Amino acid sequence: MTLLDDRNRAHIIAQALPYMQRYDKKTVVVKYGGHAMGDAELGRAFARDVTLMRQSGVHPVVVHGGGPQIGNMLKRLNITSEFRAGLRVTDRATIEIVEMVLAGSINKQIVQTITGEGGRAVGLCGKDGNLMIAEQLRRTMVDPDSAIEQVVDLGFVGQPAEVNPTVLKMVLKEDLIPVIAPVAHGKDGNTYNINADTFAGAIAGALNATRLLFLTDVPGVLDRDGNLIKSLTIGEARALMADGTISGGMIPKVETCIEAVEKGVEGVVILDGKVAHAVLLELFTDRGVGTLIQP
Ligand SMILES: Nc1ncnc2c1ncn2[C@@H]1O[C@H](COP(=O)(O)OP(=O)(O)O)[C@@H](O)[C@H]1O
Ligand SMILES: CC(=O)N[C@@H](CCC(=O)OP(=O)(O)O)C(=O)O
Repeated sequence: MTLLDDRNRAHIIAQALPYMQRYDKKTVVVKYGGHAMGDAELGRAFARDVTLMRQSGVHPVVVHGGGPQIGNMLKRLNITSEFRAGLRVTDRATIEIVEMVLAGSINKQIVQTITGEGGRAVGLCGKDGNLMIAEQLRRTMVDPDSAIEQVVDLGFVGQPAEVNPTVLKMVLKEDLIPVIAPVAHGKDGNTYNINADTFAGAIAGALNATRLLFLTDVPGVLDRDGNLIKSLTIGEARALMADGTISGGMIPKVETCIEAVEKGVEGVVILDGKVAHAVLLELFTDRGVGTLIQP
């Protein structure tokens, strides 16, 4: 380590101060996507970022996904799975696996990794403390052949009906880091699989979060040529969904961003979770990364 390296490090730490002050005691919801989770080293870097955020006075709330991990488990069990408009069609057998993978193994793995970095994390899902009540998602689509609008049956796919953030506020007050799996029950007694992006947006709205960050496996929203779009207005984002530039798993992400911006969440960003310390770079440095969605 040379003196120059030390000076650079000191400079970077000093640069973070105004950002730490800006986000002091503010809530930042981080959606940690299943595609960003693959690598153990990156997982530790993420856990370290979240721990550092908490240490510096920010209130991070982690909402995680796990789509690829659910897919792997379903494959091992020979259960076929299909996506429509970025959402997994979820039958009775699938919802059991979804809950097991999300609220069981992935949730506890993230809690363990944050704990390993010296943070104090608590794992929750929508069912805990009635945090979220879900209802069945009713989605309609226009059939391309008949041009008639039809209801798409997605099974036990839910959408947030109510968010009761009391349990989350208690956890945050105790300086703990909540890590939340996107599974919730409905008033009908069923368990629902909620897209993790949608879930994160509802939590950010209920907590009046200052920022909502989506960590995924691409640098942000890409144009038709694969180039990063650094910022998008709500109107531009809607146009890109309508013309098919934004498709698949990016649809629920962008829809959630639009809703969050409309509800007044200040900084909604989609960024590459495969870049080590993506959260710190976004939050605590001058280098904005990813796609910022604006009013
Ligand atoms: N315009 C676009 N820009 C970037 N990614 C897109 C776009 N349209 C579709 N995608 C797809 O969306 C994926 C991210 O969504 P998803 O797979 O659900 O990730 P996550 O697990 O992080 O939620 C990308 O890997 C990419 O394949
Ligand atoms: C309804 C629906 O599609 N639910 C998702 C929940 C997990 C998720 O959203 O994970 P990512 O963030 O990694 O995509 C699923 O079953 O895959």
